[in-house]
Amino acid sequence: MTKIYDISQTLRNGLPVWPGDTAFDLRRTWQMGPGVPVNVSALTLSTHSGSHADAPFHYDAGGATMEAVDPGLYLGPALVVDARGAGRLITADDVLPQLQDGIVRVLLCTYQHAPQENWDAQFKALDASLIDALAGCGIRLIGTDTPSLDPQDSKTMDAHRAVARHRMAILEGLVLDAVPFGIHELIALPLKIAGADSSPVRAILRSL
Ligand SMILES: N[C@@H](CC(=O)c1ccccc1NC=O)C(=O)O
Ligand SMILES: [Zn+2]
Ligand SMILES: [Zn+2]
Repeated sequence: MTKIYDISQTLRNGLPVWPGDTAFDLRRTWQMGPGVPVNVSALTLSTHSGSHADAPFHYDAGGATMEAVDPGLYLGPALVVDARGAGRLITADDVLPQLQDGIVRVLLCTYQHAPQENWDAQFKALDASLIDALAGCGIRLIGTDTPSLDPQDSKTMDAHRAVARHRMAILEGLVLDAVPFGIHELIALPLKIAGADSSPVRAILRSL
């Protein structure tokens, strides 16, 4: 039996967002009732809400925006790695021993329980040399259960810049609590939004 793991945060009013960023707001614009046959809503949200894919344009002024990113990057076998024992900067030593041959997508689990009710400013980030090492091993997509690859106070975005150099793809804000470590099929397509620096995704892992 194939097992499906929903690794997405629930988008909802009150969702914790990056400090200072736009709050998530779903507002009913038509309410079903006499003479109104349907419910319809309007959404206001940051492109980096919940589980999302960063487009290169987020961290590279000349980078591609979301509609131009190859959707195939977000579909296919992915290795879920245990990074819970790492320090504030996850290094190659934490991850490389767990890599497996032929894998091009790696998802880092840094939390026992990813916080979904509150914002954790102390989340684990990735050392840029880890990105270089993963690229050297053929990795094309890096996912994490934290809000960013770089620390919240970073102004240099070293990990994102390393990703840009290697033309890799990024998923952030995943929920990997319930997923066994190992290889599963990833399905996490970003919306085809012209000009967007990022998009929310419905991220799923399916047992292989
Ligand atoms: N780099 C973060 C997001 C980020 O930096 C951010 C997201 C929303 C509003 C402001 C942000 N950064 C401001 O310096 C990310 O990778 O999603
Ligand atoms: Zn992001
Ligand atoms: Zn990012």
